Amino acid sequence: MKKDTITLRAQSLTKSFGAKPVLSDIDLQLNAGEWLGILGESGSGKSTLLRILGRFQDADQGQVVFKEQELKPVSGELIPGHESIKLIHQEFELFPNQTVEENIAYSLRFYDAGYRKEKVNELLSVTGLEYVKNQKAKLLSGGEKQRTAIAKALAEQPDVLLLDEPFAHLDNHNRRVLASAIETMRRQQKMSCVFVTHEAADALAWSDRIAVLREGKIIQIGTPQEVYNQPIDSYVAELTGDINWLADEANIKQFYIRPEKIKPTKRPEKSRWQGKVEAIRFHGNHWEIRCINSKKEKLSFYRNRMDMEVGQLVHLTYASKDLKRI
Ligand SMILES: Nc1ncnc2c1ncn2[C@@H]1O[C@H](COP(=O)(O)OP(=O)(O)OP(=O)(O)O)[C@@H](O)[C@H]1O
Repeated sequence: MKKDTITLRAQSLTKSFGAKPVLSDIDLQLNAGEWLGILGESGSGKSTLLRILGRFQDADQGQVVFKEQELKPVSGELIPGHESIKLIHQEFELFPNQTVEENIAYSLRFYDAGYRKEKVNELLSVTGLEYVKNQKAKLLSGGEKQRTAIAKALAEQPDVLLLDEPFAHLDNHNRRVLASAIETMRRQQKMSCVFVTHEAADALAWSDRIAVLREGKIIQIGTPQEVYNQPIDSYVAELTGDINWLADEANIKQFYIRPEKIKPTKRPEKSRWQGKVEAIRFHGNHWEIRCINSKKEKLSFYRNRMDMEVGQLVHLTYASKDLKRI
């Protein structure tokens, strides 16, 4: 990879709060136009990492390099942050007594009035906020605040957008509105983004690459397909989707397999696992069939049509390559 395509780089970042280590030896690079998802459980250090990248907090050790320039420590500075790196906090930081429109327009205050109006209208439209454009920020719902904060940040056309749980307050409809707004901006502005989430589905859908953070350490980085299909361990496998645990005959070796890799067969001689259907759950676009065998081992698989019933005997099969050993 060419060196000049790297926008933001973190080298050996380490951070503790008191005696508690929160980030250990973090190395990351963000390429121009890339979307990097940081996936981790609550308390794994995601927000702390984002605050260090956004120059709101200093690491104890290590550097953050933006376009080949090392960022200076933020401590002692009057105004934290960086003009080309925009962090959207979970608290949003809007002007509470200004309207949505005024909040967005503030980011464009150095542009002429015509361009400002045009851009504000475009952002109100793509983020679906026209209906509340005259409402004061303090009166907005959590989801509206979140979308206003993102519109405000997008107006500044940062090189790097840092998003802390971007979809956290949103229902499905607004999640789609915001997703398509960001997608449009992403195409137009070739902006890079680091976003943190504990939702595997968001990380898988939105990232060019995912970094998995566990207890302050990055344990795997790869494309969504790599992280999902070749997780480095069972922790990453469980964090990124559903898995079933299986044991060998002697109950010594443990294996896991994704539910979508398991299929029922009508030919018992092909069966690798048999049991009874214990429960059926509807998930909208598929049914989850939960089974149990005589050893009380449980296994789930998916069906895209409802053709099973509770209590039914099922023969299941799967390819050996899909069985992962820990
Ligand atoms: N200023 C602080 N002082 C002391 N401890 C802190 C501070 N900020 C964060 N921590 C601790 O550091 C750890 C990591 O916090 P952080 O907010 O980075 O995690 P997170 O992965 O973003 O969690 P969540 O998904 O719940 O927001 C937590 O245990 C938290 O309590």
